[in-house]
Amino acid sequence: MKTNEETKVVHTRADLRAAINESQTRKGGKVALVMTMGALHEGHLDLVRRAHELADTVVVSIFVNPLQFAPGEDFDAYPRTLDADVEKLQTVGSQIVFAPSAEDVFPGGAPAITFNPGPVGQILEGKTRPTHFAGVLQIVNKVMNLVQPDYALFGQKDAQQLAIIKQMVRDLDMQLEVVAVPIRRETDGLAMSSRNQYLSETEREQALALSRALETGREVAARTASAAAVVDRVESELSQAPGVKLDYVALIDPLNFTPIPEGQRATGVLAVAAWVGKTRLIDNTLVVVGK
Ligand SMILES: Nc1ncnc2c1ncn2[C@@H]1O[C@H](COP(=O)(O)OP(=O)(O)OP(=O)(O)O)[C@@H](O)[C@H]1O
Ligand SMILES: CC(C)(CO)[C@@H](O)C(=O)[O-]
Ligand code: BAL
Repeated sequence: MKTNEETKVVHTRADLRAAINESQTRKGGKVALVMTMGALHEGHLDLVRRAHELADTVVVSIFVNPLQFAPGEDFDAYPRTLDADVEKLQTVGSQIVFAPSAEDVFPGGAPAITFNPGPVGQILEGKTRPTHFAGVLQIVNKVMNLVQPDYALFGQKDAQQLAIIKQMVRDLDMQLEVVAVPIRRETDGLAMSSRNQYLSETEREQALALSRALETGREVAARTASAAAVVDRVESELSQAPGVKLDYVALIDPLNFTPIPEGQRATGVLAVAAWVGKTRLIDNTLVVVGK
């Protein structure tokens, strides 16, 4: 176990439990969990700041989970920057950082008991990444069981992940509260993401098409009661954006990800995914369709 001033970095399940017990004995109170894959940015730090508002002990996990990457995706290339991450975390408070190896989390390799993310897991992100959400639920369950938090915080940027995790917590009566944290953006509107690091200067400029198209979608939504018209307009804008290869545009109910009703006033998540060069980015915003 390595103590780095205030933030304690642990690498094994046993050291994690010891650190949580020690913190609980000293401070009592609630425990909050923020799960990440590292390469931390201000979006992640917002989750950690919110966790400190809710709880006395904050655990941040940093683990690039192999089970949520399909062959050919960017598991090997994904940035691993533990020392820099710990430095950033120290600026927002004192937390327990759990940075395990794959062997420690999944001794013996991929587990035999697996998760089915249900119908929401099959569409949008789940259509393009068919094994993704099962892998996410596997690690989310594992780390929730290890930490036993009162709160687990997730970003609204991964809106579909958030909806599926909320459903799992409801369906399995897991004894914790899932807390959603708003999307943190760069000043020009690009949603912060660890994968933004992959973008060249030109691609970084081209990537702005996503947040701009969402803004167009919000404007169109204020003028029409047709969800289809909003989606068409955003699709058309992104299909013409230089350097952008569109995956999907969807306007769905934030809780169950079913399409919002056509021709009525309704609030939905307008979600997009696209490749900019080789980098796959996602973004979304809440929109109110109809006046
Ligand atoms: N810009 C953001 N604003 C708010 N929360 C975010 C943001 N980016 C990531 N998060 C949240 O942080 C948590 C960890 O996400 P992750 O480590 O995958 O970061 P990421 O930046 O989304 O990386 P990736 O490029 O892999 O999508 C998730 O709950 C995610 O929704
Ligand atoms: C929740 C998570 C940390 C599980 O690996 C990951 O899917 C992410 O970073 O959003
Ligand atoms: N934030 C989602 C993690 C992933 O794309 O694998």
